[in-house]
Amino acid sequence: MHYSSILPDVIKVADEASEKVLHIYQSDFKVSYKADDSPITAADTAAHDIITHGLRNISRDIPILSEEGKDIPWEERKHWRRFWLVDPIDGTKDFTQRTGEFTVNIAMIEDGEPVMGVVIAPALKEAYWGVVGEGAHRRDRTGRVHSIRVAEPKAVKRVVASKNHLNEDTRAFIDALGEHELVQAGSSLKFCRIAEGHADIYPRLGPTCEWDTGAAQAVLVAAGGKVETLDGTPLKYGKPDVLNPYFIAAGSWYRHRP
Ligand SMILES: Nc1ncnc2c1ncn2[C@@H]1O[C@H](COP(=O)(O)O)[C@@H](OP(=O)(O)O)[C@H]1O
Ligand SMILES: [Mg+2]
Repeated sequence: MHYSSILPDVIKVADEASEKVLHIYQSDFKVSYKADDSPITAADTAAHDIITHGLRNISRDIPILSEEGKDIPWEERKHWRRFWLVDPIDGTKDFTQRTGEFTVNIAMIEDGEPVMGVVIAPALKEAYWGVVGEGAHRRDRTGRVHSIRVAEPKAVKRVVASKNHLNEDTRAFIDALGEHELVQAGSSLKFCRIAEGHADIYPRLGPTCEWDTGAAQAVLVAAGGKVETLDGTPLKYGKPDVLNPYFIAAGSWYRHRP
């Protein structure tokens, strides 16, 4: 499949969802809590509906796995060679805390790897997209689009980490890097900061699900970076359990030393 040819349509779907999300963000929205205690708002479900409708128009027969969709058993998912992976809003906590650092995420997964991804931060008016093997782009708040690439390795590493999930393991990993600077970013924007060369490494020694990482991993890999688990292999998708193992996202300079 030539992903570059459908990318503009996928960006259009993500833009439509972002517009709706921003509208709700600027209103007096209510916050509810899911069974796992994570927050959810009308924006999550509205974005899910827009995205699933839009993606079905692009490709009627490619299945969709979305954080806000119904649970699809492994018995069914194991037959998927290709699927859309969607997080209608990543960083719902950032949304409810009104930090602006939340994103709309759409990825295409093929044979366990993210091959195309679109990440939009509606409140920041920033967008990122990438097709693996064909490069990555950023659209700034003025609408200008330019190509992005990871930075050359630096002596003092710029570490990007989650302010909501900066646990002990992550702190120990960061300390072991030696002299470093901390760059704060919420949601999947952490990968995008590396992809555009504004940060060098994102250690995630804590839980995430496949939909939190797929789109931004595609952007980062398309920009020359990598996302590896602690055994040094690329983070894979379409796993029986949608929970990801711990991972490190970085530029290509990174080599994991267990
Ligand atoms: N215990 C847990 N299990 C699974 N995923 C978790 C988790 N704790 C946090 N996450 C994921 O981490 C994401 C937020 O990460 P960050 O703090 O880096 O912004 C959340 O995304 P959502 O906001 O889409 O629910 C959530 O999916
Ligand atoms: Mg998420």
